[in-house]
Amino acid sequence: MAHDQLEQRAAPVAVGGMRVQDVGIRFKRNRQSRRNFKDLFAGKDRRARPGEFWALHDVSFEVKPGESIGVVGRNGQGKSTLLKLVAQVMFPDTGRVEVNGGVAPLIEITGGFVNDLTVRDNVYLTAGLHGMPRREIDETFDEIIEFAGIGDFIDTPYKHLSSGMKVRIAFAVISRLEEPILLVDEVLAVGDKAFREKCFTRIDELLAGGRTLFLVSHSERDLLRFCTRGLYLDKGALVLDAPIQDVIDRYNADYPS
Ligand SMILES: Nc1ncnc2c1ncn2[C@@H]1O[C@H](COP(=O)(O)OP(=O)(O)OP(=O)(O)O)[C@@H](O)[C@H]1O
Repeated sequence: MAHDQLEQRAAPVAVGGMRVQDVGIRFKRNRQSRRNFKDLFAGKDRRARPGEFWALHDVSFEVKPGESIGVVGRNGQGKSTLLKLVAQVMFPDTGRVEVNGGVAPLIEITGGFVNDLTVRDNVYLTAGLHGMPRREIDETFDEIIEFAGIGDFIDTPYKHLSSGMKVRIAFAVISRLEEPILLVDEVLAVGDKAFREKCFTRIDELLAGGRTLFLVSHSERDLLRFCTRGLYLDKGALVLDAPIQDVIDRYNADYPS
């Protein structure tokens, strides 16, 4: 059957769900190697040009609303890139990513925060961009700051916060958003033990409320605590999509510590 016909037959993606189909993304190894004039007319082909490599290739999976998915793999295998595609801050070179519903992304330490703005302005900006009305931000502002435990730094430029404080305020805001999908990269590893526990309780609450979760982690304990399903990426390929315990077992068998 033709690809177009298959696409027409695919069921619509439910709110909080997604469909990732034959996705590939290609990066340059070396920023110096610019695309040449001929490349501009070459269109999207499936070959990596010299100096380029596929950070993800032929990745396909579907997610139902409310699933909690752990993304597993060694350093540099495409986990963060996959989350960026789901967050739609990056677009694939091949295939397509369909996400139904907003995404609250706690990916990379800045979490989309603007360095030169104060903590207060960042809270208003991020929450506002995700559709939270100003009145609601006013009402939740103190609670967000209290959760982050950074009351003395409200008017400090974000860039002057410590790494741990940046994660605290980013998590406090992102986890208050009403988006159906939550993405959590390894950033939480930066937080201290007490704060991590607070975050984990919040994630439990969000999951109980039916959120869809993607969690990138190297901690078996955290993966088993939150996730039912695992995606194992190796060399940019989705090697296994299975229950989380099976994915962890396979990863440990491939790369014993
Ligand atoms: N914007 C970019 N430009 C060029 N290469 C990139 C870019 N982003 C990521 N890469 C490369 O793509 C590959 C996959 O990176 P990614 O950050 O997705 O890996 P990861 O599995 O999340 O790794 P880690 O566990 O170390 O966080 C790596 O080789 C990385 O260097």
